[in-house]
Amino acid sequence: MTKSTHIEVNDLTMAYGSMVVQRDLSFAIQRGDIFVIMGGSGCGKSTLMKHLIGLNRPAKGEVLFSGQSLWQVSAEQQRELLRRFGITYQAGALLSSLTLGENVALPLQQFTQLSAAEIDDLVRYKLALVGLEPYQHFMPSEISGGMRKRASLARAIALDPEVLFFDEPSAGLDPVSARLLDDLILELRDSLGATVVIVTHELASIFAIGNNSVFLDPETKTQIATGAPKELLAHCDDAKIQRFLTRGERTSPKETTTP
Ligand SMILES: Nc1ncnc2c1ncn2[C@@H]1O[C@H](COP(=O)(O)OP(=O)(O)OP(=O)(O)O)[C@@H](O)[C@H]1O
Repeated sequence: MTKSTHIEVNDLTMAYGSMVVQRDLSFAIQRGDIFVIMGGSGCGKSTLMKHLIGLNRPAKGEVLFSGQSLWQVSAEQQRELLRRFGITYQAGALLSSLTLGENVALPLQQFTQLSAAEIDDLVRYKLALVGLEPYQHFMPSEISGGMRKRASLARAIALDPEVLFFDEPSAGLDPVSARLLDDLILELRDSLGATVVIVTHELASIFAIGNNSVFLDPETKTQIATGAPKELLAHCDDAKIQRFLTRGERTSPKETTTP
């Protein structure tokens, strides 16, 4: 697949009132990327995610999707752009009074004109993609935390999104379930042809699936690197990046010997 820019962040400043969270952010996310938003606690990762999904308005600068700003289009065009996003939040956020199947059906009922039978087929298909077809009629309280995360993923992909956003997808999962979730994210990226944006602290996930990233620094309040996490580990000589990517073991890239 040839790469083309899907999401572009230009000179973005993010603030709550007069409190600036991050400034001068500029980076590009390519179609098909698994893009990781990295940085220590409180640096503004979730805030950046909120700017990318159009929940927060930039204090300065812009976020462009396929060249369009969510804030410079009509309400109708904005709805159309937002429909192309699939979002899963930390807690999964399934509606507890509905079965898994009903949860996945919701966006299809809200945003499409499909018949009940067509929706039922799609619900079963989406649940099958995340390995949960047998659980269509279970309530969220009747399945495990990992299964709930997969179910919310099935709901996020109900409308075949172009971009999938995840805030801490593996929080609270054991390492094996976290690894399975990483595999699932890769599979879905490939089957949907989607771009994926993830906020995560999990180094294993960052290196296993991330091919592009931005690192936000809470002290200088701006990005200090962008690029493939493995490349940053191998070549970036910023001490904060090395500490973050090695859990504090290194402050400079390791000398590598060429075979
Ligand atoms: N709605 C809000 N109103 C005011 N300040 C906020 C709001 N949300 C976050 N903040 C502040 O903005 C800063 C960045 O918060 P944010 O949640 O984006 O960081 P984070 O990197 O995602 O943190 P963590 O890794 O701990 O989840 C923090 O100082 C936080 O207190």
